[in-house]
Formats: sequence, structure tokens, C-alpha cells
Amino acid sequence: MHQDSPAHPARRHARTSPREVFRRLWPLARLHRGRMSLAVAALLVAAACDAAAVQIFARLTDGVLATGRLSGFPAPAALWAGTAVLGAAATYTGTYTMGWVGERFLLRLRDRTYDHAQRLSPDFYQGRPEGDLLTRFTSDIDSVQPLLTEAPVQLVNTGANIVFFAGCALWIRWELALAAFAAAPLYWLAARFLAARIRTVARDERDRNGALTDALAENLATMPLVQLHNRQEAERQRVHREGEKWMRSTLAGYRLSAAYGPLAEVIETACVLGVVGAGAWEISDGRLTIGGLLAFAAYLGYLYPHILGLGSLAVEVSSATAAAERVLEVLDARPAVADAPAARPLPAGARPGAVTLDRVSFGYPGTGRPVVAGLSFSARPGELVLVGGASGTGKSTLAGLLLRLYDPTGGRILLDGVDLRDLALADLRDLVTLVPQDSMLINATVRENITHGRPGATDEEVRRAAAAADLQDVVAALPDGYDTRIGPRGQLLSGGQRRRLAIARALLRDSPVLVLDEPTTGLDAAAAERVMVPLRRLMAHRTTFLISHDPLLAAMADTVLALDGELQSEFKRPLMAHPHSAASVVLASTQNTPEGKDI
Ligand SMILES: Nc1ncnc2c1ncn2[C@@H]1O[C@H](COP(=O)(O)OP(=O)(O)OP(=O)(O)O)[C@@H](O)[C@H]1O
Repeated sequence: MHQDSPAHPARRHARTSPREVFRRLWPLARLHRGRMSLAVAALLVAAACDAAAVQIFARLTDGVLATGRLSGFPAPAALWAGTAVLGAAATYTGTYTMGWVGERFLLRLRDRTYDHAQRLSPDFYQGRPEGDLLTRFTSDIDSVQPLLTEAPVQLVNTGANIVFFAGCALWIRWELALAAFAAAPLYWLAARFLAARIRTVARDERDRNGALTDALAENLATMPLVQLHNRQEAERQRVHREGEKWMRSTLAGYRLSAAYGPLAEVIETACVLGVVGAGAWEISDGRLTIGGLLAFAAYLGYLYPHILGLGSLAVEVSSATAAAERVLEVLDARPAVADAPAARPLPAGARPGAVTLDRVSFGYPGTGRPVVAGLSFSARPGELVLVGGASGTGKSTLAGLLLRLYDPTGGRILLDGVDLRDLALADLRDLVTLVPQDSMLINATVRENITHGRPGATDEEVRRAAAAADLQDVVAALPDGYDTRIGPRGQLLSGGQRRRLAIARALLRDSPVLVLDEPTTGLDAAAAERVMVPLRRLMAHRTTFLISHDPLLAAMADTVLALDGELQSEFKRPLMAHPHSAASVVLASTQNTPEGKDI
């Protein structure tokens, strides 16, 4: 928890080119091609208005200012004003339309990324700091926008402007124009030099931003612990260090991007000086009027910012690419379990609930060590299986396999004879319900928490589930009854109440197979007993895997699946105390027989 920015996976990345990012994400922006074209058209009209204004100004200079004929003023002045209004309207339309397209693109990209993230298995999240992931969904996605929406529009607009204003300059005096254009490659070289470096720095800046967000998210979530352990100063320093690292990489980015503008200005000044010198010579030779030179200089004045803008675009695209890499890492992550391409329905008329583990092996990716090895076991419909074992023997892992959060690396798990991998994931999740150890409640009302796994439930069904979970008195005492919000992770309820709320939620789901992860752990004897009554109601007639290292629960079970050989005798002891218990203890060991080995 208190390590400085661990070498998290975000740092090990492959570099993606802007072209590749564009190719991958363009389908999300393509939908708005019509609006993008409208924006381009509007911005071109605005540019044409600028060009017309320059021409009108040249006419005014030569026809009115140079001659002093005031009668020639109203017509071009009216035309200039009209052009300005049209140009303003076109600029507004183009800018707003671009904003419209950009924001919609962001929404789609965020939806798509989040949609994908929801399919990823727990191991994806376990390996990544939460704050870093949050940054990918927020500021990283925001930073991608210029590449996909602004860049194409700006590219077309800038390209058209460059061609147009360069054409105007060539039309006025082509020799002068060619001399002025000679510097254009310098802009390109400067931008290229900076853009390559900016991409590396921008990626680092994004990663640092993620590390800071992570430090803050973790500290805010564990603030009581920080205060109780007097860690305020240490955590302040940690946040400061992460903030400082972010600041330094941001400044490194500024150093590069801020260099482009002044560099471009120096190039521009050199060009303008050259043009003014050559123009003075042309005027003295009578080949150019003052109005003509002013118009020429004005065209260059419009042209250079666009050339400069092209360079800025390259710089911006580099930063956007660095952010896009981090978003694509989420989109490229593959779920550890894939939905069956041709999902099989459960056999008609089958009484769901028979669970068979057939030589199941599993090890977490990258650990090279099996947690479960060659485990075979069968549970009949309605049977209560107590999964016991010391800490770290794989009880939660087995639950994850039953819920298909992971697939076995060897063997198979069958539900009523069908391999879990052949069932549609959505069907499987309807058939198997988890009551997790920490209840996993959401910051919403009691009703919303109970109906979380079955949103369409009626009020009467909710009330019945709450009553069966022994929760009605709790709800009655809440200020708004079922509409009372229970705070983040249900913090406004007691530990026992939270468990019973989770039981009500599971009751409402009414699935034939249950996985209960340590339902009484952390509760005192009275609270545990209050949980056991609704728990029994929940387990009745369902195949239940009750994960616990409490041997006292063994007496309730039909079978005890001991994941740890040393606990075998411990589990047997309570059974001996209940001579009428029919439970048998099965030792889950490597290569045990397919039916399990009774002892
Ligand atoms: N995501 C993971 N990646 C790598 N190893 C893991 C992961 N999750 C668990 N493990 C390892 O797998 C083993 C079994 O863990 P598991 O959580 O299933 O044990 P458990 O019996 O449920 O423990 P406890 O009773 O303490 O909850 C442990 O050695 C643990 O370190």
C-alpha cells in the first residue's frame, strides 16, 4: 500500500504509432463524418471570408486611401462588413460543430472502453492500481480526442487554407511567394523533431498522472486507517512525491511544446523580413503597388499560422497518441474467460444443480504454481458442501472457478452434465449466485441493493426476500425504509446487517447453485447466529458451496471438501460430536479419484 509508484504494468508498453491509433479508433468517430464535413465546410467559408477581406482591404488602400476618393468607400466597406459577419457565423458553426463531434466521440470511446472493461476477469483488475485505471477512463480518454476529431478536420482545413492563401500569394507575385515558401520545410523539421520527443514525455506524464490519482484514491479510501496509525505525514509526503514526479514530467512536456511556438516565430520573422526587403525592391522597380505588397503580406500573415498550426497539430497528436496507448491497453486486454460461441442450453427437464469437478487444475497466470491440482468431486442437487481449508489453500479460487471468473487450466467443471465453458456466461451467472465475504454493497438504497441481481423484482418480492433474510426490523428502523441510502459499501449498516442484506439479494435471485464465501467471518457469536437463520432459508433446496475455515459449520454439511489435508481431523472432530450427522469428509488432493475419496 505504501510503496512509491510500483513498477506497474502501465510502464511496460509497446509504442503505437499515431496512424495505428487512428486506424483503431476511427470507427468510433466515423459515424459523425457528416458533421465533420460540415465543420470543414464552415471553416473553409470562414477562411474564404478572411481572404476576401484581404482583397477588399487592398482595393480600399489603392482606390480610397492612396487617392483620397471618399466616394469609393461605402461599397467596399459594406462588403467587408458583410464578409466579416458571414466569416463570424461560419467560424462559430465550425467551432461548435467540432466540439459537438469531439464530445460525442469521447462519450462513445468511454462507453466502448468501459463496456470492454466490464468483460475483463478479476485478474486484470488485481494487477492494476485503481487510480491508474480511473485516469485511463477520464483524462486519458479526454486527451485522445484531438487525434480523432480535431486532427482530421484541422488537417483538411489547414491544408485547404495553405493551398488557398499560398495560391493568393502566388497570384499577386509568384517570385516573391516562392521565396517566402522556401522556409516552410523548416517548420516541418522543427515540429517533427519536437513531436517525436513529446510522445515519450507525454506517455510518462500520463503514467505519472495515473500514479498520483492512485495514491490519492487509495489514501482517501483508507483515511481512517491513515489517521488511526498516525500515517498522515508519511502519506502527505507520498502524495507530494507523486505530485512532484507528475509536475516534473508535465514540465518536461512544456519545455518541448513551448519551444515550438518561439522557434516557429523566429522562422516566420526571418521570412517576413525577406519578403519586406524583396517587396521594397519590387515596389521601387514599379512591379508591385503598396496595396499589393500589403495584401501579399496579409496573405502570408494568414498562411504562416496555418503552417505553424500544422506543426502544432503534430505536437498535439503526439500527446494524444501517448494517452491513446493507455486506453488501447485496456481495449486490448482479453477476458480470461470467453463466452461460448454456440452456447448450449441446459438439458430440458433437468433439475439444475448437480455440480461435478472433473480432474480440475488451476494456477493463476504468471505464477507457475497450481492452486488446485487434479481435483475431482461431485455435489448432488440441493447438497450442502462445506469447502474448508487453511488460509491460502484455494477456497476463494474454487469459488472463482465455479462462477467462471476463471477457466480451469486442466479438467472441467460440469453443471448438470454441461461444461461451464459451453454455457452462455449470462445463463451461468443466473444459475450460480455468489454471496461474497465483504457483501459488496453499493452506495444506493436498500431496495436497489436487494434488487441488484434481479432489477425487475416487485415490491412484494423485495419485502419477502427481506423478511426471509431477517431484515424487516432493520428496514423498519431506517428513516426512509427501503428507500434509505446505505452509504458507500453499505457503511451505514452493521456488519451483520450487511451480510443479511446480501442474503436477501441472493434470495431474490433464486438460483439453484450458491457459493457462500465465509458468511459468518468477522461477526460475533450473536450476529453470526442471526445470520445463520436466514442463511439456512437461503440454502434450502439449493446446491451450496459454503466456504469457511470454521470446522463448527461442518455438522450442517452433507459433505466437507477439505482443501487442506491437515485440517481433515479438525473437520472430523465436530462430526464426531454430532453422531447423527450424515456428512462425509472428502480430502481434495492431487489426483484423487473422480468421485472424490471418502475418508
Ligand atoms: N489473483 C491472484 N494471482 C496470483 N495468485 C493468487 C491470486 N489470488 C490468489 N492467489 C494465490 O492463490 C492461493 C489461494 O488463494 P485463495 O484466495 O483462493 O485462498 P483461500 O483459501 O480463499 O484463502 P483465505 O481463507 O485466506 O481467503 C494463495 O496462495 C494466493 O496467494
